[in-house]
Amino acid sequence: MFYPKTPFLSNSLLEAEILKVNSAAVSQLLEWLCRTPRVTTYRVNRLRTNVETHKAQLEEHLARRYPCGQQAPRIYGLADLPEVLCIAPLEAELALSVPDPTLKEVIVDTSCGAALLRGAHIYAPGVLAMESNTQLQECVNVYADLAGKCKRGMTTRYENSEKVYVGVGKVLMQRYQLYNDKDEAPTGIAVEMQSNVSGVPSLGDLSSADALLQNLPSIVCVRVLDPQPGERILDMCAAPGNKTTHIAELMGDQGCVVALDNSASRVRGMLGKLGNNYRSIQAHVFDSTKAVAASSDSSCPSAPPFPCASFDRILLDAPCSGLGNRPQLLCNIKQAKILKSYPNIQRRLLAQAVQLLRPGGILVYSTCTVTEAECESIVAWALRKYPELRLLDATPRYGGPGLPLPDLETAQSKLLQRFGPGNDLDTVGFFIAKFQKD
Ligand SMILES: C[S@@+](CC[C@H](N)C(=O)[O-])C[C@H]1O[C@@H](n2cnc3c(N)ncnc32)[C@H](O)[C@@H]1O
Repeated sequence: MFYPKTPFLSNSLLEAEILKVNSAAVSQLLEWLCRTPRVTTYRVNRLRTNVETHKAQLEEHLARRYPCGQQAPRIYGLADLPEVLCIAPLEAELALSVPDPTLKEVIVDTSCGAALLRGAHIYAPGVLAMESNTQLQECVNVYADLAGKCKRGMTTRYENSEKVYVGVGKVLMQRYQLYNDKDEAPTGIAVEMQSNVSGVPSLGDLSSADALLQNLPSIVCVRVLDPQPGERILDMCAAPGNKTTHIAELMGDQGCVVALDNSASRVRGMLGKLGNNYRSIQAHVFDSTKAVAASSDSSCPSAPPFPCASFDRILLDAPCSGLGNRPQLLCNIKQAKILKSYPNIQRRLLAQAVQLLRPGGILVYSTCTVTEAECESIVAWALRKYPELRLLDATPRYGGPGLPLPDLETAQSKLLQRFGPGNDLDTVGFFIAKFQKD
């Protein structure tokens, strides 16, 4: 079975940009990025429910999904992260990694294919092609179109040696429902996945107000920030708000969490999800590169821009190349200049964060990427430029240390937390640095 070994279709120019100093590690990293992290994690909102109750509800759901002696996946917690529930992968389903040649085929694009490998179902807009005469409830082989050559709505089988087999699904919508209505885009689940080759249980997204499907490093990141009740905290790049709500939950919803994002549509989406559930969160559409007020008026306004030293803790979960998202069957960044553009905005945001932090305050810088330039190099730059910053140990520790760089002492890179290949936990790629302002 064909499976990619790099998300860049061997675009060596881009591959060379990822790890310039630690270039010997790049091929292992690329192959790891293509593979699926096999554990599913939910963060329970302990303002609304307790973890044991939610675990019991999840177990009931799994017992319905895997009836009649089928082994339901195990649900377990993690030490130091009491809000987390993990769902283990299904070893038995790996046996299904060879497609049944008697089944018809459905084709999806590579980002949909990646979501399916992590347990999603296929929504109607995601079905690129379905062979004609496919019936409701029929089981189909699902493939991701790596070459990008499948024509939308094609009726015959899509023959291409680089299509990636993803798993088996059950058809819930037929071709006429998917492709015939030119005026209204179809909605809803079109193919319900039964199993996939990664072994991640195909459960769809079971997020609710009580628990959120969230990658483990994102949860660890807010634990590293360590928000306390009553504090004033800034989340500089907040939408869709997954870390913002975690901050508010750890503060017992007491204090103030200012959530900024420069995308109006993403802030609208975040406000919709927040509803009236969190008193402590105030969200604003705002460009955080301009978050420091020009005047030195010391009063603390409720809306940005803010005076210097206004916040006890700041999370800068920076816009980044997103290369840590796994599995990546095909990266959508095609040009080195795009990859190289991120450190500039990251440095500008960090410069604002340093000013907005009170002396003694805590700043966490994080990215969901794996490039040296957006991770360790930003830390080295910040330590050079702002002598008032010192690195603290980014604990609790679930990832490995940062990568070595010539301008970062070994003791400093050990304080960083990088989620990459070789860690005990198989997660998405992520990076966390924790600073204190002296
Ligand atoms: C990595 S995402 C944040 C994810 C979010 N922290 C979470 O966990 O749900 C980065 C966000 O930065 C926002 N962003 C990009 N440039 C920005 C800027 N200059 N000011 C504020 N937000 C910005 C993007 O709109 C995007 O929502």
